[in-house]
Amino acid sequence: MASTGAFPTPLVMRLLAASVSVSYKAGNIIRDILKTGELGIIEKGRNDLQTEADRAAQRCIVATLHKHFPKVAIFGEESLDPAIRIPEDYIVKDFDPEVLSHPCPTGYKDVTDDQVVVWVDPLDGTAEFTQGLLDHVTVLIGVAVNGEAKGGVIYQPYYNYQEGPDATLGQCIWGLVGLGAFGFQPQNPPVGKNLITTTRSHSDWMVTEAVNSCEPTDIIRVGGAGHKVVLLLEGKVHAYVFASKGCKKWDTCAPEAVLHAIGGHLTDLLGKPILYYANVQRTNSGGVLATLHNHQWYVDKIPAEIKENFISDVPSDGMIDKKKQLVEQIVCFHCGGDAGSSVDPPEFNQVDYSDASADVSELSKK
Ligand SMILES: Nc1ncnc2c1ncn2[C@@H]1O[C@H](COP(=O)(O)O)[C@@H](O)[C@H]1OP(=O)(O)O
Ligand SMILES: [Mg+2]
Ligand SMILES: [Mg+2]
Ligand SMILES: [Mg+2]
Repeated sequence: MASTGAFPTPLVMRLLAASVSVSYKAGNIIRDILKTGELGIIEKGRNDLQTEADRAAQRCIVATLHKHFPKVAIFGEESLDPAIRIPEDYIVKDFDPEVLSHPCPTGYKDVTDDQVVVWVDPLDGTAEFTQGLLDHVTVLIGVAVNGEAKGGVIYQPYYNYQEGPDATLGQCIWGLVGLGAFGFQPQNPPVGKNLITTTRSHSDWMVTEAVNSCEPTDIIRVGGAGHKVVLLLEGKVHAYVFASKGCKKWDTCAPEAVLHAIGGHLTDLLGKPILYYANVQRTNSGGVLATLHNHQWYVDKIPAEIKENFISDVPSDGMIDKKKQLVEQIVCFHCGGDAGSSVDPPEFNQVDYSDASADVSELSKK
């Protein structure tokens, strides 16, 4: 693995490099499962599906990152059966050399395991995946540092699929606040229009009302939080407005980091930051608002009657509960179970790594 001369490569850069590499593998797993035609759909709740592709991709990503970074807290969307063995080839040993070729921004050089939380959405846009709207699907791996979304990987497994059966599929976008974003062509949205994207599968009157209050010239209803932020990155829309509590931390962490890395913003509908500490509530109870430019204009356009239905992660006095910052306070399977508390959040997914015997112990050393 590359390192900066006599100094070891900082944790954040290694995490991003491993995340980029494993996102390619997760994309392969998703494509392979779709080809079998056996999606193994489970209904988790109302309008909330899980497929074998979601499950397998999460196993691959979480097992790989845990193997390399055993002391980092990792949260995946799916609750998985711990009895299911993880195939050895799901553990990706590579660290993307392109990521490692970049210098680590000064602010991350001393970041330690306990300051980092990784949020994994193994397959964002599941509803659309089951309906064959494949370009709406992304794999999202977000790296939060001290509760803020800082690094992100957005992998599009079906990028290029319109080009026919011989096309090479997939695009990996990644970014780090303070360094930039890579793997795509940044574009500004068209002048003289106000294109707004929102959900196509989780809509209600408030979602629609919030979009309408932002004076759209066109409304683009597509699936996936990752996909909608990609539309922002590529200049295809001006804003992503979602007046709903349906998105969770794993939906927004990676997209927020990548968008922020090129100067955009992703906040709740009140314009307040979304927090990503280990113990924060999983739901984005403040809704989602993302833009590349003019963020406050959109915040101001959302009517007070809509805003009052949403609750920011940041309390009105601005004081963040310090306990939320402490990764050590959770029982942490990924920390070897030595974290010393009684609460195991339900979303903290335990997986069996016992078959994942690839020797990557050298790589996890600092
Ligand atoms: N009501 C909801 N229930 C479950 N997941 C939701 C809900 N609303 C949004 N999401 C998640 O946020 C993503 C973006 O929302 P939308 O596609 O509706 O714009 C969805 O793809 C889904 O992620 P996932 O597909 O990973 O379960
Ligand atoms: Mg889901
Ligand atoms: Mg999602
Ligand atoms: Mg998902």
